Amino acid sequence: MQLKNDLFLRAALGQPTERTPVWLMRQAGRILPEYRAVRERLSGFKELVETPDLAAEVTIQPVDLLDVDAAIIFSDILVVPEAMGVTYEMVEKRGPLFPNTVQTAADVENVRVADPYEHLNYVLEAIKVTKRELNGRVPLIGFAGAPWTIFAYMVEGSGSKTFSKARKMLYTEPELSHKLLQKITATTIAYLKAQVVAGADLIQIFDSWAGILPPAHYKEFSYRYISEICNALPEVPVTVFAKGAFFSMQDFTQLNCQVIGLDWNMDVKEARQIFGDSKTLQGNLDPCALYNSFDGVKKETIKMLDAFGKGRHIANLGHGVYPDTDPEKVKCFIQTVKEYSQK
Ligand SMILES: Cc1c2[nH]c(c1CCC(=O)O)Cc1[nH]c(c(CCC(=O)O)c1C)Cc1[nH]c(c(CCC(=O)O)c1C)Cc1[nH]c(c(C)c1CCC(=O)O)C2
Repeated sequence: MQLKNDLFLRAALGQPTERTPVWLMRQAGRILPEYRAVRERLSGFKELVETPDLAAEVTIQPVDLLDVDAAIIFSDILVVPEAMGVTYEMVEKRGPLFPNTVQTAADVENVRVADPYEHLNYVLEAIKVTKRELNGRVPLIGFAGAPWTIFAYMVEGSGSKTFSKARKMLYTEPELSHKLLQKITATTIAYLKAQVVAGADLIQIFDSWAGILPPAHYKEFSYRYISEICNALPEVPVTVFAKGAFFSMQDFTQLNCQVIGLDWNMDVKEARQIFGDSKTLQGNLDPCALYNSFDGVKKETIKMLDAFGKGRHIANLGHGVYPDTDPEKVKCFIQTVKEYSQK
C-alpha cells in the first residue's frame, strides 16, 4: 500500500521533507474525550487493548481529530510481561499492578519466552485492522518497552519513583538479572518482528526508566539488549527513546537505529553535535509547555523547532502528553509545527 503521507518515514530515514512531521507520544488515549467515550462502555483498559476493532478505532482517533503525521498502535508495553506469564492489573487512577512479581531463580525459570502468534495475537490483529482502516493515510508505529523497563515492572510489581527492588537485583543477582533480561529480549524481538509482518511501518522502543540507572549499569543491563533488538529489525526504521539517558548518547551513535528520541531535559544542540546527521532526532517539547496560553504554546514550539534546525527532525514532546492537557493546545502545537517548518 502506497502511503499518502510519508513525511514521518522519510524524515526517519534522513530523506528531504517539505516540512517537519509531527506526532505525540501517548496521543491515543489520555487526552481525547472521544477516547474516554469508547473506554466508558467497557469493563476496563485491558478489554480495549484486547479488542482489535476498538484498539484500531482509538489508534485512528488522533489522526482524524489532531491531524498528526503518524499513528501509534493502541496497546501497552505491559502486554509483554503478561504474555510471559507475569500478569498485570490496571488500577483506575493508580496505574499498573502485578499481583505476582519475579524475585527468585525459580520465578525467573517460570517466566516463559512468549510466542507472539500465540500470546499477543490480539495486538497483531489490531495492527492489521488499523492498517486496513488507515488506508495509507499515515504510517503506523509499532512499539515495545525496552527490556530494562519491562524488567523493572516485573520485579518491582508497580510504578515507583526509585524502582529500588529492580535496581537491587542488578547488584545482588547480576546473572539472574541477565537471564530474565535475555528472556524479555527474545520475546520482544519475536513480538516486534511479528508487528512488522502485521504492518507496522516503524518500531519505537520505550526505555522509560533508563534514567534511573548508573551509566555502567545502563550499558550492561539495558543498552546491550536494545542494541540486540535494533540489529534484529533490519526491515523497518527503529526509534530508540531512552528517557533520562543523556550519559549514553555517545554509545547511542553506535546503535543500528535511524531515530533517537530526546526528552525535554536533553540539550538539542549537544545532541546534534553528538549525532551529526547520522540519525534523525525526535522530540522534545516539555509536555508542561502545553499548559501555557496559545501564544505561549506557539512561542515554545517555535523555539524548539529553531533549536533542531531544518532536516532530520521529527517534532514531538519530550515524553507522553499529560492526561489533563487541553486538546486545543495540542492542536496548536501541531499546527505551529506544520506552518512554521514549511517556511
Ligand atoms: C511506562 C509505560 C507504560 N505504557 C507505556 C509506557 C512507555 C511510555 C511512557 O514512558 O509513558 C506505553 C503506552 N501506553 C499506552 C500507549 C498507547 C499508544 C499511545 O502512545 O498513544 C503506549 C505507547 C496506552 C495506555 N496505557 C495506560 C493508559 C491509561 C489507561 C486508561 O485508559 O485507563 C493508556 C491510554 C496505562 C498505563 N500504562 C503504563 C502506565 C504507567 C500506565 C498508567 C498511567 C498512564 O500512563 O496513563 C506503562
